[in-house]
Amino acid sequence: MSRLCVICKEERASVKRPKTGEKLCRNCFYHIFETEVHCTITDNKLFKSGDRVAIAASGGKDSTVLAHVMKTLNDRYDYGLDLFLLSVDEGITGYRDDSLETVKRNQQQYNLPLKIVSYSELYGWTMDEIVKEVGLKNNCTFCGVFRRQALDRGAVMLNIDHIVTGHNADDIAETVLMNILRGDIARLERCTEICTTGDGRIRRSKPFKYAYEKEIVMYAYFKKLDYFSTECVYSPNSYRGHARAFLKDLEAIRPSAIIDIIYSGEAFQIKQDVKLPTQGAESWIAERKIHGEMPENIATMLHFDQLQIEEGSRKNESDKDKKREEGEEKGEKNEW
Ligand SMILES: Nc1ncnc2c1ncn2[C@@H]1O[C@H](COP(=O)(O)OP(=O)(O)OP(=O)(O)O)[C@@H](O)[C@H]1O
Repeated sequence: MSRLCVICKEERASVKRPKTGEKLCRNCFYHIFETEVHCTITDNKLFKSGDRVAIAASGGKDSTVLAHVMKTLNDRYDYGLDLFLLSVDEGITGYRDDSLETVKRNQQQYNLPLKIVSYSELYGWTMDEIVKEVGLKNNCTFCGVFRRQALDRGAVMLNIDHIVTGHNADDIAETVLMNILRGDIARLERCTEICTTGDGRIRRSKPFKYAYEKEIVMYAYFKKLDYFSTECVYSPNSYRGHARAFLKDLEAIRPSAIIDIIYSGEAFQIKQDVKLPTQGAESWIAERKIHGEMPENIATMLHFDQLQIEEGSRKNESDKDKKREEGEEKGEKNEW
């Protein structure tokens, strides 16, 4: 006789939960997955009713599931959020052009407004052109800095309060491991934070901080979500690849290793007398210029961009302060 789901004890169990090994029916798996994300959101008070929230949508599995789950929870628990899809077109032929087609279909499927910002429109460059100019060395890091700023720029255009990304528990545990292996104390301290306020003061958070990648894939697969699953055509970050392989080995032996590494990362405290390297995009740009890895015009653009984001965001902040005061007068203070 087949085994029953350990939660409802009625349906036949058809899923073994990667995080806990529990045998569940599909509906209970969906429900527990969504409820854990809901608890992450409410325990950390990520949102307030009325927030304009942009889901950073790449068309990949994580952000597609994130869009689906954010919409589901917003409706189910009446968070009162205005949801948007925000995508960055890095200009990578054969990769991003295809994944953006998926995001456009998601826009229809989830009925959410979509904004696409592109490197070519914001910077006058595409990643294809940058790789031609500076090669494949460090191109992922370049792209990451550009993308972060592009998301901030798009968020300013939409008057967004909060950006959510699809970073999951595996991504965070990997980052903790990488920072330990590199002795990168400054990043180690920050990398487990669920919510940060970027240079432009727009909040940025990771509702999937405790969601396992395997469960995200399972959720997408069983729900038949429409997502794009090809790797970037430019070389992946190989050091992260080693940390990922190590983490997968640990997970195979003991699935709780992923959450345990995150907990360890959260518990680190940096001693007062530890010297931290200078942080932020500007020092990163300055370093690259010294080493001749970044053409002067790209560095200048990034710097200008930073200033514009701060300026745009300051304007948004003062508009929002006004709205917040009005809202508070009306008693609208729900926090999620
Ligand atoms: N081009 C993009 N436009 C908008 N958001 C992006 C883009 N690329 C990445 N992101 C955001 O950053 C998160 C982490 O990106 P990463 O490149 O590590 O991809 P990933 O782990 O494969 O995620 P996904 O499966 O969503 O692509 C994504 O989940 C998404 O929220």
